[in-house]
Amino acid sequence: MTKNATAQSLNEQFGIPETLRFEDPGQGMPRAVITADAATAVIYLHGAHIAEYQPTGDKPVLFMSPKSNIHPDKPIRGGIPICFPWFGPNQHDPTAPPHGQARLAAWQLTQATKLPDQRVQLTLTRDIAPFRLTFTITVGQELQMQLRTENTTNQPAQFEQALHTYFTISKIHDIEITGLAGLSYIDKTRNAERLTQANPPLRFEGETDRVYINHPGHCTLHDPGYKRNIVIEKHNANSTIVWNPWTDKSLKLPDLGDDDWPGFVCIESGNVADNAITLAPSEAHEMTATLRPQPQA
Ligand SMILES: O=P(O)(O)OC[C@H]1O[C@@H](O)[C@H](O)[C@@H](O)[C@@H]1O
Repeated sequence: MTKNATAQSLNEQFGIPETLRFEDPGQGMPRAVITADAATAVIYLHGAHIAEYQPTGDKPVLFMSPKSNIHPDKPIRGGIPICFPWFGPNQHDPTAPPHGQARLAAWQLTQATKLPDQRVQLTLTRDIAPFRLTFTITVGQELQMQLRTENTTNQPAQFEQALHTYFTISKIHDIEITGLAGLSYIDKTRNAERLTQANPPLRFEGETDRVYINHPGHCTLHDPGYKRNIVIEKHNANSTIVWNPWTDKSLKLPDLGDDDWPGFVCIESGNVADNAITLAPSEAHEMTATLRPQPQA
């Protein structure tokens, strides 16, 4: 598959009747439209970006900004951008794109399968020197993601990574997140001050931009308005990032509506800051994250 795959060539090579088709909403940015028994999903090859995921009979899980750019040179605002090989601004080059090149790159689809249990699985790859990335997405009652990173050189190489998941929520003031109590975090709204979260659960009263480090465990988003919990289970991911821009920051983001911020929260699984990964020559690392929506009891 070439980098310039079209919706037509993708349909010819990977289409699965009534289950997987490809379309191009414009700008030469083909996307996969998945209709599995248990869920639907939309995935752009640009950035290997999951834009939509909705279990059958449930509300959408992901927020997508109606003002998002859909352009080969721009990141998509919403869904699940992949941050790689750095997180946030580049430490050495302020002109480098924030959150790295992976979300700006054209990925290649290498495999699309309907599994015996009816889930649908796509695999996308992309080289971002010195790394080879392989992203495997499995769409069913849960959304499973695995990001494999291989060091293709004969030198050690370091990276950061995050699956920057935008969850759609009923209202930011009403949700809470459990699973983060007692953890250290870097507060990016306070000059990267290091603090400890004392009181479980996390609730939101203003701009929130926290990098929880040394958190190999899971966390849960509780949304009473949507009567839904979403368990975020991860492996080989020692950081959790929580972000909501609130009012003033939203005004500075042209690809986000001024009034969209109460309707989403980002809970990101990754390895950033103290948890950056160094790979030996030819070594590989696999991070997985699973989003598991559940009705509230
Ligand atoms: O606007 P971007 O580059 O998509 O980043 C959005 C946010 O992403 C979060 O992950 C960061 O912690 C925030 O600092 C950042 O503002």
